[in-house]
This record gives sequence, C-alpha cells and structure tokens, in this order.
Amino acid sequence: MNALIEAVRAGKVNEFSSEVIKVYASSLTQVGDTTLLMVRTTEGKKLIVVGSGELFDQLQGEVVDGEKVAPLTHENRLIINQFLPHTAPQAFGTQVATMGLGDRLGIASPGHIQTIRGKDIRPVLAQQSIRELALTGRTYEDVLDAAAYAVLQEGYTDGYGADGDHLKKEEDIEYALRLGFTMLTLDCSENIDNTIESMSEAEIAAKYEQLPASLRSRYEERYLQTAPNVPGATLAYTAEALKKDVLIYDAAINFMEAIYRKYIVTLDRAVDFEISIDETATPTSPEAHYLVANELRDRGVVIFSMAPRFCGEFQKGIDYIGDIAQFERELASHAAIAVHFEYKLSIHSGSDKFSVFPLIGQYTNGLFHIKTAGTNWLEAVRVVAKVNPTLYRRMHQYALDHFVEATAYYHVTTDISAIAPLSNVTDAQLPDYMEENNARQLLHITYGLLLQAKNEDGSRTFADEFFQTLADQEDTFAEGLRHHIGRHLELLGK
Ligand SMILES: O=C(O)[C@@H](O)[C@H](O)[C@H](O)C(=O)CO
Repeated sequence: MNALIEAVRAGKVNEFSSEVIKVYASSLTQVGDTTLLMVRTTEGKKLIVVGSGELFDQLQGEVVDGEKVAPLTHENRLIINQFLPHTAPQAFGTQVATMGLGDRLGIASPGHIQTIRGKDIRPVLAQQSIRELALTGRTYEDVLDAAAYAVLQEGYTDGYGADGDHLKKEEDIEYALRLGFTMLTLDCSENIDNTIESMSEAEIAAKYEQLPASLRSRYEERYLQTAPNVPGATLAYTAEALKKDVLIYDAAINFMEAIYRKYIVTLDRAVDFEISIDETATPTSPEAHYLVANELRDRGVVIFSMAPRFCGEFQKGIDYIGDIAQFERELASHAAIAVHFEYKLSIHSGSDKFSVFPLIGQYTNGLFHIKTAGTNWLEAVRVVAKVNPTLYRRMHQYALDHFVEATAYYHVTTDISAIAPLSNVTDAQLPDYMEENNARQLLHITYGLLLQAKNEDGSRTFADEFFQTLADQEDTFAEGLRHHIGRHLELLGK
C-alpha cells in the first residue's frame, strides 16, 4: 500500500516528505480495491491510484512499482464520474436553496465547497455562460472537469450542479445538454422587445392593434377581466400596461415554450430549467413577471427558477444600487409569484449585494437561487494584490487601458476617474482597490482580456504568472473565498 496513503490514513501526512508539495487528505477515496488520493506536485495536481480493480485499470496514467499516477484529464474525469456518481453534476429541483458559484478560473471550487459544506444550500459549481467561455477561452468540458476534480479533492458528497448559463442559441443548449449539464438558463433577452419601453402610449396602442385579435382578446380576458389572485403579491393591470407587457414579452414567452418542448420535455433525465429575463433594459414589473409565469403555466412549461430584472441596478461585483424600499416592495411580490407558481426566484449578478441579501432571504423564505461568478475572480485578484504587487500593477494598468473594450460585454456605470492612480498607491495599499467599487468593476469586467492577453512572442502576458501565484497561494485564496462567499451566505440567512 502506498506509503503516502498509509500516512494519510494514519493522520501523519505532514511527516511524509517526497516530491509531493501538498496532499489533499479529504480526497482519500476507496472504490472497491482501488484507493485514490489527490496530491499536488511540481507538475500540478495528480491522482495517486493504488490497489487493483476496474477503476485502477481504467484510469489513464503512468504505473511505477505497481502504483499509478493519473493526471487530472477530461478522460479520467469521465471514468471517475462512472465509479463515483457524486462527482457528476445533478439537478436539485425547487425544494432546496441553491447558489451559482461560477468559477471562471477553474480553481475556485475547492474554496466554494469548503464554504458551503454543511449548510442548507447546494452549490452549482459548474456555472459558466457562453460569454464567459468566449472571454476565458475555456470549454464546457473544462468547466465540468474542474468542478468534478474539486468535488473529489474536497471529498464533497452532497451533490453539485452544472448550469449552462445565459444560453440563447440552440447549438449552445445542445452542447451543454450533450455534456450532461443539469441546469439550463435560457436567456430570453434577444426575444424581449426593449424598444417598447421608449414608445409613446399612442405608438404602443397602434403597435398592439397590429397583433391578432384573438391574441389580444385572450390577454385582455386573462389579465384585465380576471383579477390575478396571488397571496402576498400586489398586482394591478391597466389596459396600457398590459399592452406594453404583451408587446415586450409575447415573443419571449413563445421562445421559452419552444425551447422547453424541444429540449426539456424530451430529456430522459432531470434538468433544472431557468428562465432569465434579467439582462434587459426593461425592469420586470411584478405584473410582467406574473404574466410570463401565468402564460408558461398555461402552456404546461414547468420551470425551476425565474430571474427577473429587478428595479434598481444589480451591477457586477458591487452592492445594490437603487431605492431599497421600492426593491423590497417589488421583491415581496416577485417572491410571492414564484411561490404561487412553485419555482424559485433567481438572483443574477448576485455577487456582493450585501444590502439586500437579508431581504432576499426573508421574502423567499430561504428558498432561492442566487448566481455569483465574478466575485471569486476578484478574490483571486485580491490575493495577487497582496502577494505579487508587480503583477497586480501590470494587470491594473492593462485593465485601465482596455476598460472601454470590456464594457461591450457588461453593463456597468464605473467612474474610472475615481480610481486612485497606481502611482499614488503603495504596494501595501494595493489590496484596498478591492474595497472600492470602481476599481472592483474595472478588474471585474476585464477578466477575459487579462486572462487571454498575449505578448508579441505569443506567450501569455499575465495568465501563467497569475495562475502560478494562485497555485502558490492556494490556501490564502480558499480562505478569502470562505470569508467573502461566507459573508454572502450569512446575510442570506444560510
Ligand atoms: O459573467 C457572466 O456571463 C455570468 O457570470 C452571468 O453574469 C451570471 O448569470 C451571473 O449573474 C453571475 O453573477
């Protein structure tokens, strides 16, 4: 039996000295006659596989003195999924709170697991949008691999999800489903007509009259002649507001139904189907939310969660911006509507919304889906600011030089001029940038440009040194996530 594994079993791993830099004792796993242990070597993380049996035989790796050293490859992950089902993603349904913990780097999930383990909420560790994949140059295979190996590393057996996030195109939906994603977030923003919001009442009336009479009378009968009855929700339709909402959302509702019928109903496995109408210029009124939800139920579309565009601003990486009293009033109705139609309210751009987390936990009775992603990237940047000031300064300057380019991907109201010039900040003060909203958003939305930046010789401008710094500071990064994501959970009442 491998001496290292014996040392782990005996709790004496620290006495073990070899080329192994770190042993992940929580990863020690027995599958029949095969024993697995994850370690980090100078060549990165590897699996030590000892014993015999099918898993030993199937894992690809070099055998030395009867022991196998298996790389953390995609192929080995698929094999591990077969023998250890908890390392594959699962759907969760509507009866448990869930948190999207998107990991753009592929190294945050261990810290996320350490944070969420034992709490009344489950992690969607493998959450990335197609936008994030494009900006980081990763694939959905990479995203699933990283999450599964983190689950193995941490010995986490409570289950995790995989969310194909903000999917707009059928080929992306097919890609995510083919790989076994267990949650689909359908982004309907391109089917929502945002031009209506800026039209006059007369223009709206004229455009509405162009709709088929049967469609108009059906909506009018259902929402003007019948008063919606949703306990806890304040809903009042006017003829003008109904015309506007029909014009804004009717095509999107048809899109939702079409995707549901083509991809969700036909599946032989459970998938959490989320409707995202949050990334639009038009805030979702409670009346509009009810209309969309009621139409979906009427068409037999069953959803896991709905992400409305709340009043105010849910911008990237910073707290809520807006009238919290109005947010609370509307949140009460949104949450009541979700309960009425038996799905969860989903909070997108959920990172750092500390001022409204208690309200969200309260009005959803702790049953919500909240999505985060960029905030753990900023925790990684914080580590770099602490331990590698030279790299941080280079990244910060590059972000300043390319910020406008990044605003094409994310809506932010960052005031670049308010960010303290690097020349005025000492190395010791660099981490303070992560406490300032404008600097947070600067680094937040430029993540893709920074990670994919190349030098003239084709080498990576920042990424290699960035990832090496984070590898060297693995425990510091995990501690930062436990603190920061832990604060999210605490304020959400978890
Ligand atoms: O950046 C993205 O594309 C995603 O992280 C997206 O913003 C996600 O849906 C989210 O809301 C994370 O906070």
